[in-house]
Amino acid sequence: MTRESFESHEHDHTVKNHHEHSHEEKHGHDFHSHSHHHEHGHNHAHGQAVHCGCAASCAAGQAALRPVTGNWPKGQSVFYIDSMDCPVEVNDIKSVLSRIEGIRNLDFQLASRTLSIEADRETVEKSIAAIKKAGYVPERITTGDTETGSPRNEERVWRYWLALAIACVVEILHVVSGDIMATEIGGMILSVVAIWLSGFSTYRKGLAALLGLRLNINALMTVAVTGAFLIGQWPEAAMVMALYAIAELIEARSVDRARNAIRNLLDLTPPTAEIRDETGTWNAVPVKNVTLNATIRVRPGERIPLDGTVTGGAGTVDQSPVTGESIPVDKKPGDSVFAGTINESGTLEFCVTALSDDTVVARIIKAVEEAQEASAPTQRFVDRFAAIYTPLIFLVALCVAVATPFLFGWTWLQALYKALVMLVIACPCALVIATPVTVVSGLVSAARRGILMKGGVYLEEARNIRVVALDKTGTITEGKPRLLDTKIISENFPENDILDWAAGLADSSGHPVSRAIASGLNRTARAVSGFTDLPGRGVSGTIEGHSLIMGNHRLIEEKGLCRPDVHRLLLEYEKQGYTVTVLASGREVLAIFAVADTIKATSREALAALKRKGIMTVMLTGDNETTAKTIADEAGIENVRGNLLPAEKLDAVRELQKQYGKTAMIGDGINDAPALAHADTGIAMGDAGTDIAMEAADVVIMNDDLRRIPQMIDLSASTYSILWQNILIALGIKLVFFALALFGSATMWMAVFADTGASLLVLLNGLRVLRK
Ligand SMILES: Nc1ncnc2c1ncn2[C@@H]1O[C@H](COP(=O)(O)OP(=O)(O)OP(=O)(O)O)[C@@H](O)[C@H]1O
Ligand SMILES: [Zn+2]
Repeated sequence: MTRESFESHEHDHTVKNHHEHSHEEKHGHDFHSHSHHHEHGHNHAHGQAVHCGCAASCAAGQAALRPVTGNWPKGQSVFYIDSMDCPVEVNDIKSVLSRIEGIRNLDFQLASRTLSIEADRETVEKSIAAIKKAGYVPERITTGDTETGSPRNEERVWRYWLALAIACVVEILHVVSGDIMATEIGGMILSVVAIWLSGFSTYRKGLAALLGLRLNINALMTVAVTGAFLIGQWPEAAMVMALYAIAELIEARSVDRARNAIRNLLDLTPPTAEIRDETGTWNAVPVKNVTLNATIRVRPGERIPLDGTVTGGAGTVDQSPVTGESIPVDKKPGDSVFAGTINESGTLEFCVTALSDDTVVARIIKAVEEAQEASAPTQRFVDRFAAIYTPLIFLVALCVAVATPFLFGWTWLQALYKALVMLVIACPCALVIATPVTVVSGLVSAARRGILMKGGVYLEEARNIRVVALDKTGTITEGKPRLLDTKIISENFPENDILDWAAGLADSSGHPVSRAIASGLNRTARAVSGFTDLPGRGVSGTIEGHSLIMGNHRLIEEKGLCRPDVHRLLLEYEKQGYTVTVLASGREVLAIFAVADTIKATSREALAALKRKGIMTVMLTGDNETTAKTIADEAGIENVRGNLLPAEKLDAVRELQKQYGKTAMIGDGINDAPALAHADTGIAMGDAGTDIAMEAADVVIMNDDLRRIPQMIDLSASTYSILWQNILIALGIKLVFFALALFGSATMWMAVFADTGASLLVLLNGLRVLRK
């Protein structure tokens, strides 16, 4: 099958996935709107035609974080395919099925080794036959029963160890008894048993691959083991097969660790919740049965089972499992609590606002799972490399087998043996598995700290960020402005009226500045007619026949209402870092309201850390220049661009990209969304942020702490260096053994050790990122 057809398939798959998830978009924060609009967001490479062999490992690496229990829609036949454990095999099956007409939809879930086919019965039967012909054994399963992997794994374990034991016996027999006919034949038979026990599925898949003229690790191992056996090296053939199988198993486990690391987050939530029934008594109920708006009680030391809003009691909650912040947070009625966090002191009662599949933790997990689908650039490079590497070595091995007897006068047996050793070395395993595992570990490690990335690509690219552009309100500051000063300017109306009108207009708007004024004035608002939002400026409306505007300095300048005395007054406020809002009638300025926001305690530290990394920081804000400058100085930002309309924020990001290179944009508001979408890395605040901003962003920072940005860049750098360490380790080991095989005395099982050893080494190295 061609790449194109494969990729288009993949795309279908993603689009469909999206559809399945679309119901979530209605709920509050949507973390996993895949950024399809992004240039590099569309690589769903878990099916690229890599000839990788790493059984469960690469499969799990790339699809590791897919939900284990699939939510298959009705009308689908779901199959468990035990030996479908690698993207290459998915590709295989896809190409086989692409020749069958009438299949409406295909969906693969590698982690659970399941395939679902949407088609009529006859077509499904035909598909099963085709899959069987390709060397796989599909077993029909009922929906919801997709988690069948583990008991089979147990069975595999003892089979492989038995095979290894037999192989050892054969080896000993061979050494001890030498050329005695009876033990030779006995050894041969035992070898066959060992190979059958450990290599059955490798053989089945390998033969199918060879018949289809495909080269994968199964094919390589099949040829190598069979070849070794035929040239009389059966003890070695048995040993190699058993070692290979066991190494695969260990690899699969290592990969599972990365997968489970994210699943463990979900285990944080207790299985039952204590809810209050109509009579007021508390009962423990399975979390799954809890309904929205139920009241739950959590005692000190207990974990919070669901998301909710505190209705009674008070306490401190350790939110580190969800947001990564290490300092416990005080909770009082009205505050929100998250599933998976720990109530440290005081009994809390809260009203459930999200069910178990929809809590913030559940959505973090889904986000990481989805991030898996977009593979990182290094992954793509490795995949392409592996696709050349394997056939190349295969060719070299072939040349060695055929040409060296003539060139160097080796015996045929010698040449053949060396060629077979090379086949084992041709396995790109270590190379192919290391990358996804490292990236997953990085994503999980980030998620644990409250940094949600929508794809491995953002993790890899963060280290290249040269400029960080930040929005002011809600990003650098708390985003909770308060009305600090009110000045009546006009004497043509009673003060009471002016304040009521201001309250009326402010009350009708959702903008933080307006809200601060409304709550600061605290008056019964008068009815507004013809209310209009003036984006980037303010609002307008009519109250009691007076047509009024309320907004920033720019607005009254534009309307020609600014007077020298007002202008001076405004400047004074602006210099102090206040955001000033002016209420005006069609003819004159009526009053001035000064609102101020506090800088987040963590912002200065974060900005200083960015500066130390040599990263330029720029504030992009809709607020006026003078106010912005004052706040920027206080926070430690070098460059400021104020008075920006939303479209101008986007232009500013474009300019920065052109001038300085990779640019990250951090924001929370609707007006930041275009810039977030266009930045190389768009970062949204997850707590105060609007849904639109989170949707446009590539990364969501859960607790709005800017220190996560330098941390993310560090994590990116260390992930990247581990990625390349792994590539060099894997290639280095291969190179050494290749040379040894050709000119020295590397035996086949040394080659297997080298290969699987390299795989394990890079896996463990990749898992190190988890601990970062
Ligand atoms: N509804 C409104 N009520 C009062 N003032 C408003 C309103 N909308 C906009 N403004 C004024 O226009 C300015 C720019 O608004 P905009 O929403 O573009 O940016 P912002 O949210 O204040 O700042 P930032 O870009 O840092 O988030 C605000 O600082 C405020 O003074
Ligand atoms: Zn002015």
